[in-house]
Amino acid sequence: MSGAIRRSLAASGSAVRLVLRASFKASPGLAGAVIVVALVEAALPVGLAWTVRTLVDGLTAHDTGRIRLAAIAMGVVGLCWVGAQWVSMTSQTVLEERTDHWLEQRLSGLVHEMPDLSVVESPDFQDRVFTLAGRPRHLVGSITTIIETVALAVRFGAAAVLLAFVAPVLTPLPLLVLLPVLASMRAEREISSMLDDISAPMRAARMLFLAGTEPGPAGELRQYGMTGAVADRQDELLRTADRRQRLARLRTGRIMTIGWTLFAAGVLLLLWLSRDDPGVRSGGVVFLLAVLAMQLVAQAEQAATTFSKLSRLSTILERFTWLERLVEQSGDRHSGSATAPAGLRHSIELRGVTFRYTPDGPPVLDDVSLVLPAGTVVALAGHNGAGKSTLVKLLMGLYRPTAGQILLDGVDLVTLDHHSVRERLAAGFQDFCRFELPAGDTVGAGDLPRLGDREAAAGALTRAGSADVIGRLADGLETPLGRSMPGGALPSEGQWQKLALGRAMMREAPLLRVLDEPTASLDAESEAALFAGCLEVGRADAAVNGCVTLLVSHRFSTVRTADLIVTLRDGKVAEVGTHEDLMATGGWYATVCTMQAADYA
Ligand SMILES: Nc1ncnc2c1ncn2[C@@H]1O[C@H](COP(=O)(O)OP(=O)(O)OP(=O)(O)O)[C@@H](O)[C@H]1O
Repeated sequence: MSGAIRRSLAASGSAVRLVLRASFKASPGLAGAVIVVALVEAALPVGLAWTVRTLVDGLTAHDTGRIRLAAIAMGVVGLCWVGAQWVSMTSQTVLEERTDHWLEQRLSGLVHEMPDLSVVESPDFQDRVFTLAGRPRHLVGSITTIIETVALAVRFGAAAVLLAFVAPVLTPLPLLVLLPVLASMRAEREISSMLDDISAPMRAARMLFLAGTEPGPAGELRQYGMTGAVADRQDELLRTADRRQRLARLRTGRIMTIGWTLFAAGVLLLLWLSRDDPGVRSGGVVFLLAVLAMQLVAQAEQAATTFSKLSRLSTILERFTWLERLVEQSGDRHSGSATAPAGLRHSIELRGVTFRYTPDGPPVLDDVSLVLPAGTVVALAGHNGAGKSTLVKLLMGLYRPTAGQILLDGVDLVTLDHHSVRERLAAGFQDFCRFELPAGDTVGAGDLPRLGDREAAAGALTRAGSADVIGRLADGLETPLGRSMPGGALPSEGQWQKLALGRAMMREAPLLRVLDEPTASLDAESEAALFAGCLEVGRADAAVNGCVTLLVSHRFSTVRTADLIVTLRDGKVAEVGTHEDLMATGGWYATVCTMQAADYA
């Protein structure tokens, strides 16, 4: 057996295990019942062949006893057949639906459980999840496929035993079915490698389609007259995918033709070899062979289809297993068992932290050592691409350092349970999320146990200097937001940002509150209110538990009010000190600060 076929069979084996696990998790009773009924159903064709033989032999020998026995057996087989079909049809459909649901939920659960954001952001991960998304639908019928496979094996085994008794020379006949089956498995491997091949162009085409339909990019594409070019590129990508698909289908067609030709040749050869076998002379045996031969051809076709479905299933499930393993490994790497402390006494420290997005990529942060003292407001500045947002995400535990450590009061972040750490952090991200929910929930999501607490949401917006946003919504905090909500209001960019800032203020006295470029979409008045609010909250929280407030900003009128200013340059710490310290050294900070002050003057 070739290595490829062996791998195919091994993959099918793990697919069977995973589907059985999914089916039994989804509905143990139904899964058990479906399997038992399917096995009974599988044995029935052989029972039928035997009753036909008994009937014909009874008729030839004028043996009333045998004819009566055959008639009763035929009635029993028929009844069992109808009963088994009815039970399997109704219960299989319900089981398939439940299994499908279980797998869909598992898939989204796995993607959301992945703690390492740098993995989720990687194109390889996105390509693989893209080929998986929506595929659980393809798994509908997966349990049926497996049952059919087992049933076929039972049928072929029983047919071989029967033939061994009545016409030994024909015993290998059922084995010939392996030829189209192996061909179909080979063909399926072609299809699955083609699916891998087309996932990148298909994902790119999908992104171009979305770019043309989503409000922001759609406007820009029209403005620059790029819609034609985008449509052409999308067309080119789809054609590439289509070409690869057609070539793969041609190859699979060729493989299947070879499999079926060999099968037909094998059947003819065996029949020719059995022409003088005394075992095939009785009328009953000729009928039995005719029934078996008809069943064999039908079942060979079914077996080829079933095994090709099984191979397809194994490709999809192999990705599930890959994702499960990745999440498990990433979870292990990310999470210790100790609970995060409620407060900080000394500092949050980065010690020799280096970070690369990909193992062979350049370091985005290079040997960064930095102490953020407990109870301070720290400002982080630097030119575009210096690594500020990356550093923020490392501090939030969303990425893991490639080298070095992040310490909370001297305790390495990796030794702490990441769920407990996240519960003690608050953040307003640069690429904030527009949660399309009632406005109160959009803010309340910043502290899930208080999601529906409107008083807390209103307080958080006030602390963020953003209370005015609610006055502009028809139903205040109850106003549904976004296109996906019926009658949803459409907040402006700045209003969305204010809601996100309110979210960042929901948790009281976290260990670290990060505000990454929180004013990009705000007007000057709102910006001033926000910073005043942030400083007040930062200092109040600092007094409670030593919370560190980290503010990333390009606006130095605000940065200057921080207790400590850090500037980054090309992934390294360039300057650290108070506004006065940095102005005195006359470095990059002093230059930009003076320039901005002159612009405002
Ligand atoms: N998910 C990612 N995968 C690969 N590279 C990334 C990713 N995110 C950021 N980078 C790269 O890391 C570098 C630092 O990016 P980062 O967003 O941290 O900079 P920044 O200082 O926050 O910039 P800005 O002021 O423009 O927001 C950039 O060169 C960027 O291209």
